[in-house]
Amino acid sequence: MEEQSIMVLEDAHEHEASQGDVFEQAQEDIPDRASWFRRCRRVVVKVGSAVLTMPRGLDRVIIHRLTDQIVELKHRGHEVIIVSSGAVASGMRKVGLKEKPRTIPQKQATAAIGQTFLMNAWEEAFDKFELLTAQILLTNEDLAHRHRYLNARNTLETLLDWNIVPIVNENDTVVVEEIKFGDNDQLSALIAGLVAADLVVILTDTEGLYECDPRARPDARLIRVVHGFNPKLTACATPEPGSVGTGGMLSKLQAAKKCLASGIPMVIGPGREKDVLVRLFDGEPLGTLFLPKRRLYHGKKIWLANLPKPAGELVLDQGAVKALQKAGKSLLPIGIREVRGAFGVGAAVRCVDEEGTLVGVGLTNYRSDEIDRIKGHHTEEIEALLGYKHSDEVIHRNNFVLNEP
Ligand SMILES: Nc1ncnc2c1ncn2[C@@H]1O[C@H](COP(=O)(O)OP(=O)(O)O)[C@@H](O)[C@H]1O
Ligand SMILES: N[C@@H](CCC(=O)OP(=O)(O)O)C(=O)O
Repeated sequence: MEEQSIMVLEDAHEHEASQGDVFEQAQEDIPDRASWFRRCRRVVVKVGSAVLTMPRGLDRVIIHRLTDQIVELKHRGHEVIIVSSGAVASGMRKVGLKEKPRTIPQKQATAAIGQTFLMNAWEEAFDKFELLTAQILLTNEDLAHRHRYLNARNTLETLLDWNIVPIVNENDTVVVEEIKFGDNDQLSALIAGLVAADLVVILTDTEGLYECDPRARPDARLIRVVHGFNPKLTACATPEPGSVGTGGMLSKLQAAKKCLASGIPMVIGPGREKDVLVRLFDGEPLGTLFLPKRRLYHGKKIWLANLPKPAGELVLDQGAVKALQKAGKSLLPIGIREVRGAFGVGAAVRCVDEEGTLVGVGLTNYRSDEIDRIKGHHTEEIEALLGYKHSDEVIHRNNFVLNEP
């Protein structure tokens, strides 16, 4: 496949996967890759089923090879959290299923069988270096609850402190559509936000992101560097995975969007390439590097930015939208037109404009029925209307994140 050295997707295609359109403008690569990667101290490495499985089941050789490299990175001072897929794929082979299970109970049972083999393989590989591993199984719902989110963070931080390698997977046993991450690409982005990682590396079975699906266009060119997320990028990728994966390249791009919105860089790289991780950290331009335009959020704001299901919605007038978007102000009752849903104090709500476009997400200082009473009023009127006043702001700017389109 032809390879294009350094590219940016400023103006991607209007029509789907039209080759060439995505290569609008060449951009400079980061000047000193080796020292740039050296500065990425905390790294989330996600390994897809496409990398970890072979026709006869789990590929223990690749797990050993990746472990050797992760240990090398640890010796160089990096902290590594692994997000490992492969439970369903390895369970499938164990029970003799030829195709991915279709029903949710079958998928859950298959994952439960495969997960023990998967962990056993990682454990055995790290044991060579007398390093312990720890299994972390999560659902989207776990990270949506602030307390559970903080518990997950405390566990991960403690494991890293103890020099134990956390190995994360989606908790397939209890996962149903509503509480699903979608796939482990999304989970990696959320884990990266959770632990304030410096980099996410997604290892898969292609070189990186091509300008269009290389299965359909074998002459597609590899994109080396992407500066900031451009929604048009998604037309490069299809959601169809390989025979064992989930979500395909599209889910990796959605993960890139999440990472970049939190200010975290991401690489999509070839998991089966010899010494891929070590070579990447040595500065070789492998895969596709996504660079954020700026460092955006920390702590609570990262959690808010990635929240899957806010509790309600506030419709804002134009003045309030402008105050939030342009001036970075807090949300006052005067700018609220409508309250949707029933929620309590401290709930996370979506703020939309009158056309329904998402402006951002924030934590409210008042209950929904209280906001309904004070909406459209001046802050001086709050006390008379409610009989008490918590604060002037319905949402304080410290508890609000703007939507990055
Ligand atoms: N633009 C693209 N560039 C690279 N790969 C693509 C693109 N569009 C679709 N793909 C496909 O995405 C697949 C990887 O996704 P998936 O099977 O979900 O892997 P994993 O198990 O690693 O998550 C590749 O095998 C590739 O054929
Ligand atoms: N939790 C599933 C992985 C789902 C998933 O996202 O797979 P992949 O697209 O291969 O990363 C498993 O362990 O099989």
